[in-house]
Amino acid sequence: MEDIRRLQAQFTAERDWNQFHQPRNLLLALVGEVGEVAELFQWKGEVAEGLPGWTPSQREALSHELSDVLIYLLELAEKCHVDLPQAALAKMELNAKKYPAGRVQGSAKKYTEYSTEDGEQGH
Ligand SMILES: Nc1ccn([C@H]2C[C@H](O)[C@@H](COP(=O)(O)OP(=O)(O)OP(=O)(O)O)O2)c(=O)n1
Repeated sequence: MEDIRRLQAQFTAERDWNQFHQPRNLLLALVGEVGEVAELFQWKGEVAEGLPGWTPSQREALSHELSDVLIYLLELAEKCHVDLPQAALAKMELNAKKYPAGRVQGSAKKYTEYSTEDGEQGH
């Protein structure tokens, strides 16, 4: 992630594109790329892990669009002064506390749906 962040900062600076890469523009670019990912899944119905039946060119297109999402996400975080690699690790620790494996085993309910009888710690 550090390499991607550094290389994208270099790419942007070399083109004098920081003038366009303000947080809101980056957010819009990110959402646009998420839309391009969605377009690849559009009308296909449920898709199993590993994308069986997808052609090599569809797989390549997906890898490109997912990369665009990641690149814009990292740059957006940087321009918002969020250290995303560090923040994501900290957030994963919070997630693990919010969803203790023993308590939520096999259930996809949101934490707000667990009742006090389930041992909710209050929200
Ligand atoms: N002003 C820009 C334009 C592009 N990029 C970089 C980041 C993305 O990784 C990629 C996005 O390029 P495009 O806008 O050309 O989008 P696509 O590559 O998805 O092309 P297309 O929309 O034709 O699928 O290029 C950027 O940083 N800043």
